[in-house]
Amino acid sequence: MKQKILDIQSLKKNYGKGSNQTKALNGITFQVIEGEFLGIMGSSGSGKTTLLNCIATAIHPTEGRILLKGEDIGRFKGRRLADYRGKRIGYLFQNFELLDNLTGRENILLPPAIHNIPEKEGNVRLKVLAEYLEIEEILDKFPSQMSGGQKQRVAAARAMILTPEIVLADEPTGALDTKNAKSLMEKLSLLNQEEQSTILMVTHDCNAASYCSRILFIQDGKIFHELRRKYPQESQQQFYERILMVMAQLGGGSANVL
Ligand SMILES: Nc1ncnc2c1ncn2[C@@H]1O[C@H](COP(=O)(O)OP(=O)(O)OP(=O)(O)O)[C@@H](O)[C@H]1O
Repeated sequence: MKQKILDIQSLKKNYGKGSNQTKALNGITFQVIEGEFLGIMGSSGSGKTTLLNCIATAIHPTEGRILLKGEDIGRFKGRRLADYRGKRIGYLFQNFELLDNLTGRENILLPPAIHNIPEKEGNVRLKVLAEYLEIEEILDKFPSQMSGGQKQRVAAARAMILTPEIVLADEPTGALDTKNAKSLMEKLSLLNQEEQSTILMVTHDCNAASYCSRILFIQDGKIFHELRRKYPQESQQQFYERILMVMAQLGGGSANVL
C-alpha cells in the first residue's frame, strides 16, 4: 500500500483584517500519495500560490494543518525546519532561480554541498538526473549560456538532487515556449514514473496538467472539482480535453489558457 506523503487538513488562510480581509484558502483538504503527480489548477486569485507557500512554510496558515508523513510541519523548528525546507521538499520555480555565477553542475550540486552530503554521493545522483533530464552537455555552461528550457531542466535536477519526499513545482512551464514546456513535462513525467518521485504542480497550462495523474481545481480558496486520469484506457489527449472542459466551467482567469 502506498504511503500518504502530504495530508492537508482543513487549511485556511486569511490575508488582512475586518472588511479588508481576503479568504485566500477557505477550508482545503486533500492528500498526496507517494509517487503521485498531482496538479493544482484554478483561475487567477483562486489561492494556488497561497497553498504552495503554506506547504513550503513561507507563510503560516490561519487554520488547519499540513502533515508530511504524519508529522505536523507547523511544529517544525530549528534543524527540523531547515531539513524540511532544504532536504525533504524540492522546489521548482517558474523563473528557474539559478545562480548566474555558477555553472549548471555547480547549481545542481549546491544543495548537497550546503547539507554536507559527500561529493561522491552528489555526483552519482547528478549523473542519473542529468541523463533523465538530458542536460549532460550543458552542465559546464553558465545560466546565461543556456536556453530557458535548459535552465528549467537544470533547475529540475537541483530540485531533485537530494531525492526530496515531494517536489513542489510552481508554474514550471510558465516561462517556456510550447516545445520546451512539452520537453520539460515529458522529463518530469518520466522521473515520476521511473523513480516514483512525488510531484505537486501548480499550473495554468492545460497541456502541462495533462501529464498529471490527478488534478484538483481550486476556486475561491476551495476545492471545486477533481479529475483523475483513467489508466490505461484514457489517452493524454482525452485527459487534456476533460481538463479544458473543467477550466471552461471555471471561467474568469481561465479564458486566457483556453
Ligand atoms: N500577501 C497578500 N496580502 C493580501 N492578499 C493577498 C496576498 N497574497 C495573495 N492575496 C490574495 O489572496 C487571493 C489568492 O491569491 P493567490 O496568489 O494564492 O492566488 P493564485 O491562484 O496563485 O493566483 P495567480 O494564478 O494569479 O498566481 C487573491 O485574492 C490575492 O489577491
